[in-house]
Amino acid sequence: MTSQPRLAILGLGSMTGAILTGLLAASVTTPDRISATTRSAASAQERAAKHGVTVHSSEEDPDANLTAVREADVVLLGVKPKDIVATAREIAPALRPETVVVSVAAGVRAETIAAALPAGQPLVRTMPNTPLTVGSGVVGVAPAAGVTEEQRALVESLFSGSGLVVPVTEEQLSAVVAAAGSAPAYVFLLAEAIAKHAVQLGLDRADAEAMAAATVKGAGLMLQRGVQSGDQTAEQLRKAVMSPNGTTERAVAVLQEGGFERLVAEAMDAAAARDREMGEEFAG
Ligand SMILES: NC(=O)C1=CN([C@@H]2O[C@H](COP(=O)(O)OP(=O)(O)OC[C@H]3O[C@@H](n4cnc5c(N)ncnc54)[C@H](O)[C@@H]3O)[C@@H](O)[C@H]2O)C=CC1
Ligand SMILES: O=C(O)[C@@H]1CCC=N1
Repeated sequence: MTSQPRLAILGLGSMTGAILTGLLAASVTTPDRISATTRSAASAQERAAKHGVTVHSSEEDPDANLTAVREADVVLLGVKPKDIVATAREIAPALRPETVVVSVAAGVRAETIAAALPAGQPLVRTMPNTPLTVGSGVVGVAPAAGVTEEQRALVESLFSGSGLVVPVTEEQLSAVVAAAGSAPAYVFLLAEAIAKHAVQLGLDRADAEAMAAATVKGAGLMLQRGVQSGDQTAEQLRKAVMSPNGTTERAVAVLQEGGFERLVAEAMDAAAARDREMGEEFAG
């Protein structure tokens, strides 16, 4: 494709809002080439003001989703997993054969979505995460059968200016949910816990929250730099903080003896298992 893509975003919410912010910041396309929808009129108004794009509500205009997809090169399905099939079925009559449908939904399998679309409609499953909004996201991209190289590249180009794009198989998407899609929440939980306890240890709440945020950001930047350059792994960076018989050694020992690694693994297993479970739950 030579010009910037025309994009329909059905269900402009937390995840697709993050994608949209990231792709507009990266100048992948322009606001006038985007048509988006939400369920309620209030959320349509709020999202239009936030992103500077046209947003229609499916409650106010029952044809909003159909209208949004007619001219689109790419349709992002951003509704909840339980609503994906109904939305795919709803838009099917208005899709052009070359329009690429992209799902960001956890769990719902390509074959389930494809069954609701016209036969042969190009379909790509993805698993993004919300840090795309600040240009530091991750997205796993798994094209379904029949997607051309050009269509795959078009979908990847929506994300490549705002994060790490990892081509994966559909089977690997459950691991991507565990390691990336859900993972910002683990980091936010850690920041919450650090800030809460810093208050118990005597800091002001505002200072504690700012300190937790700055530490997560700083550690993240160091880790990314280390991994990208191949110079330092997470383990090496951690060990560089741990002076022998110092404070960090004591803290990390508490985390390790308390089963930190096992807990993270169990949390990731739970996320991946729920992803697979949703695949069954929403299968036709
Ligand atoms: N929130 C996250 O961090 C991530 C979410 N996802 C996936 O993204 C999808 C959306 O999740 P969130 O953004 O968290 O939910 P959300 O609730 O923020 O967004 C869903 C949007 O869909 C709209 N919607 C519902 N029914 C509609 C209809 N019939 N027509 C038009 N719009 C409709 C709602 O108004 C809302 O704006 C899910 O499938 C989820 O699995 C994937 C990766 C990460
Ligand atoms: O919690 C969820 O189901 C979605 C998918 C990954 C992040 N949020």
